[in-house]
Amino acid sequence: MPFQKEPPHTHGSVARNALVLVNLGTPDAPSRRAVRRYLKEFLSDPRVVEIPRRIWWFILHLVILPFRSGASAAKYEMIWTRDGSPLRVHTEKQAALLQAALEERGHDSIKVAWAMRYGAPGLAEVLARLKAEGVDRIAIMPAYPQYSGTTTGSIWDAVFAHYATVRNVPELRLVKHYHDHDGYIDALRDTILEHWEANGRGEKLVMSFHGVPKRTLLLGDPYHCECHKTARLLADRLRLSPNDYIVTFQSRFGRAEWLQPYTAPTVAQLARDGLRRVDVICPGFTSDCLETLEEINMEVRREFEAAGGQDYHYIPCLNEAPAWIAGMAEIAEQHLIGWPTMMSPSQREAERRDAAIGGERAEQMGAV
Ligand SMILES: C=CC1=C(C)c2cc3[nH]c(cc4nc(cc5[nH]c(cc1n2)c(C)c5CCC(=O)O)C(CCC(=O)O)=C4C)c(C)c3C=C
Ligand SMILES: [Fe+2]
Ligand SMILES: [Fe+2]
Repeated sequence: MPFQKEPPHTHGSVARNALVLVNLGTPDAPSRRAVRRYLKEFLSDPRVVEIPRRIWWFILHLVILPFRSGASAAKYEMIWTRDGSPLRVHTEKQAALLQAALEERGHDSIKVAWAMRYGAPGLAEVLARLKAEGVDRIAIMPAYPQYSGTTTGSIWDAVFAHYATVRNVPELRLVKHYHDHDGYIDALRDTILEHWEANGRGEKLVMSFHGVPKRTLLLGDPYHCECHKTARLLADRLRLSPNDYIVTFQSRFGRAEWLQPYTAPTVAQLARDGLRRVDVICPGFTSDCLETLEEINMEVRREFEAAGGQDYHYIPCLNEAPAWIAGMAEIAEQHLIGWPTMMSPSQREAERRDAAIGGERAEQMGAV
């Protein structure tokens, strides 16, 4: 198999470690065409839809893409910002803030990049760019706190597929999950407490996670368990009793059964049971996106109100909350242990000398 051309052996850059924050991806524009392109890539991933490929190809191309692209584009239009898709805007900001937080903690030779599993900037493009910059140790940190084969597993597939085309593969570390990490749970707790301080507190806290087909749980996907562990730890940290909160699953896709209870009917039932106010948070999403801003903050709100509910509070995702940036830095630090991410001035000087000598030597030997 032909491998990609290796970049010149420069030894040049000081930042030879990188951490790549990877999120799901989002369309380039809230247009039918861009959404179709994005959904096609996303829903063609066999990790995401586990239906025999030939059968799925017909359903995807003859039913889903023609009918869903326009409807989804209209939803994206409602949440689109001047800077683009919220998911992309938050991911980019988080990466910049994480870079600053790591530098503040003394990690001056770690470069923080960001990439998307589907759409742009793609993982392959970002990993190739880092290689060209001389990075030879890479930690991959998904934006998903809970592991699922459908999300984190798929990121690993893309990373391995990319490096299958590379001759000189960098050292790799994979952050599998952080559903129970204090930095994450405490950031969620702070967000909720701040919301309650400013707005008072609802009768029930709904913790809504993105769903997956129930079949994946039966086949061994730990996602359901990890969502419940996050919820239990968060409830403990907030001193909630079991009656004060409920875990639900949203964004069901297709006709098969997904993880239950489903968010929308559960919230509507709470209203019918006489609850006047609910607070809803989506702890599995670290950035606000279509699934939180449109589905939870608009659609589910409408259902709650239609069922007689009075007061619906959506609590935003962690986004750029300082406690979350600090939490991410802690998670990153724990995965970077053993890598030389801090340099003394003399090490920095030695690195520069080595780079200069190495560059000359590579030129003499005609290295590409
Ligand atoms: C088809 C099956 C799907 C599975 C399984 C799935 C798992 C899953 N997804 C997220 C996070 C996000 N999903 C988002 C959007 C989205 N998800 C699906 C389908 C599945 N997700 C679709 C078809 C869409 C597109 C939107 C639509 O047309 O309705 C998003 C938002 C993206 C954005 O641009 O804002 C996120 C984030 C997780 C965490 C997960 C499993 C654990
Ligand atoms: Fe999804
Ligand atoms: Fe949705």
